This record gives sequence, structure tokens and C-alpha cells, in this order.
Amino acid sequence: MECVRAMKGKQNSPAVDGFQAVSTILDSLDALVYVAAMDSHELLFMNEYGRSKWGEAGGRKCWQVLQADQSGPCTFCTNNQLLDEQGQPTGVLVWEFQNTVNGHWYQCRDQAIRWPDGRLVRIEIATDITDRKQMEQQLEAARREAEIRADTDALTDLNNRRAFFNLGRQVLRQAQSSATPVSLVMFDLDHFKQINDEYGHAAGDEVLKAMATAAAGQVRATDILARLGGEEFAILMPQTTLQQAEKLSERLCQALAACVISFEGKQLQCTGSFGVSTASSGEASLDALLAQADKAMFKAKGAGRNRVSIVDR
Ligand SMILES: Nc1nc2c(ncn2[C@@H]2O[C@H](COP(=O)(O)OP(=O)(O)OP(=O)(O)O)[C@@H](O)[C@H]2O)c(=O)[nH]1
Repeated sequence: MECVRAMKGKQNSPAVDGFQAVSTILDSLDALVYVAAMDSHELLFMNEYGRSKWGEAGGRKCWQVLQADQSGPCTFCTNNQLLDEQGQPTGVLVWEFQNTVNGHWYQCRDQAIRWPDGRLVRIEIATDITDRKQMEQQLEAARREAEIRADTDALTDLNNRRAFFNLGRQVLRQAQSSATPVSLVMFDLDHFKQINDEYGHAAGDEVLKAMATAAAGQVRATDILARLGGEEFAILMPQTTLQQAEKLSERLCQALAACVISFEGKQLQCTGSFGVSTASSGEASLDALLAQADKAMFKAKGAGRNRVSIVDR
């Protein structure tokens, strides 16, 4: 106001009322500015930005004008954060909020101040940050998607090798700390090269997808099923004994053999060879379990394929 008066004096311009000048400034801002009594929540002032978006204050309370479906003060009201234990203003509180009337995001700067009549009031200056928030949300969604893609086998949608090792180590740590059994099944499709050679790579891809779907239908949510590469798959099963893993493998072996895949008018079939290893109280490393299951699987291949072989004990 001093500044306005000083301008008046110096430039000898027509008289400018201080109140009008301040109102003009506040009404020109591209931000909501409002003042509400801290005790009654009565809206004492709101600039043009606020009036154009939320309507006239008309003696109403801030929560009646600025928020939707409120029957009393908002649960997120910042009043109690703006005063210290002695009831004195603590300074500016900066926070972000999605308005419940228009869905826009605002960065709010709230402060308790003394109103000319001596009351404590909350002044809020809020700028629209919706564009920034949307960009942040899009970036976060893209980051999550990239994370999922990095762990997913693009052909079958199963966990990939990287995810299998990351999740598998966690499962083994848990099994070791709870001294519970964990079992590992490896399986590899039989004579898969022949399918590629005879029907083409696209046909081979369809078989891989069908086998992955059949396997996914047999495992529990807590099991970690992955395509390790090529036509080789693995399942790590927490809280599972060797006998239980062998049973699951037998079931899965039959399910794969029963799978008929239609491809360009042809009916394709494939079987798998299975190897099973176990750590009865979770005390083995993932590499050791894989090596044992791989050895057992090799045994199943050697014994004629389309069968399950368990680790030598
Ligand atoms: N279609 C398709 N083929 C793949 C993919 N990855 C690996 N292969 C093929 O899988 C075949 C694996 O062949 P082999 O390792 O000889 O195994 P196999 O023919 O199944 O023989 P056994 O394992 O001894 O029963 C090769 O022809 C690879 O090119 C893939 O993503 N898609």
C-alpha cells in the first residue's frame, strides 16, 4: 500500500485507491487466493480466479464452496498444522491436493495470519499443477511398464530368466529362514527343433505359447514359473517337498502331452522332459538346485523323453 501511495505522489497520476489496487492485483493472478477464518471456516475473501471456478463465497464456509460433498470441515484441512502448541502461526505449509470439485491438482501454500479484526485466518495460494501431475503419472506408468517388460518373456508372458533368478533368490532366502522345503522343476520340450524345421518358426512360437499357458494353469500363485530360454522352463515352488513337486511334474507332463495346437490347419503336439530337485529345509543355492534339476532332466531325456526324473539322492 505504501508503494501505491508512493507511486501516486511521484507520478502525479490520477488517485489510485489502495484497496482497489490490491484487489486488481489479486484478481489478475493465475492462482486461487482465499482467506478463511480458522475457527468458523467462514470464507472471508476469494479472488476472481476462485470465484470463476468455484462461485461466489456468499457468506458460506470454505468446505462448502471449494470442495464437493462435504457436510463439515474437510478431513484434510491444514488448520491444525498451521499453528504451534501455543496457537501461534508456524509459517508456510506447502502441499499438493486434487480438488474434489474439478479434479484438478493444485500446489497449495497455506499460512495462518492475523486478520485486521485480530482473528486468526488461513490464507491459501493455490496454483494449478494438473499438467505436471499428469506428466508425472504418465512417467510413473511408463516406468512401471518398463519394469514389467524387463522381467517378462515377450513371447510367453511368463517370467524371464532375470526375473526367475531375482524372485528365486528371495524365495530361497525365505525358505532358509523358515527352514521349509523348496523344490525346483525344470522342463524342456522334446524334439522341438523338428516342429520348427517341419512347420516353421511361427508354428514353434505357437507351441511355446501353448505350453507356457498349460504350465501356468498347473502352478500355484506362489510358484515362480519362468521361461529360462529357448524351449526350457523352470518352476520354483516354495513349501513344496520332492514328492509334491514330482506329482505336479507328472500332472504337467500329461497336460503338455495332451495339448493340441492348431496352426494353419495343422494339429501340432509336443511333449516335455522334466527334472526335479529339492532342498528339504531351504538350505541350497538356486544355482545348485538348477544344476541338480538339469541333471535329472537330462536323465529323463536319456530314458526316452516325455517323463519325469527326480534328482539322485
Ligand atoms: N520357434 C521358436 N524356436 C525356438 C525359440 N527359441 C529356441 N528355439 C528353437 O528350439 C530348438 C531347440 O532345439 P534343441 O536344443 O536341439 O532341442 P530339441 O529339438 O527340443 O531336442 P531335445 O531337447 O533333445 O528333445 C532350436 O531349433 C531353436 O532354434 C523360440 O523362441 N521360438
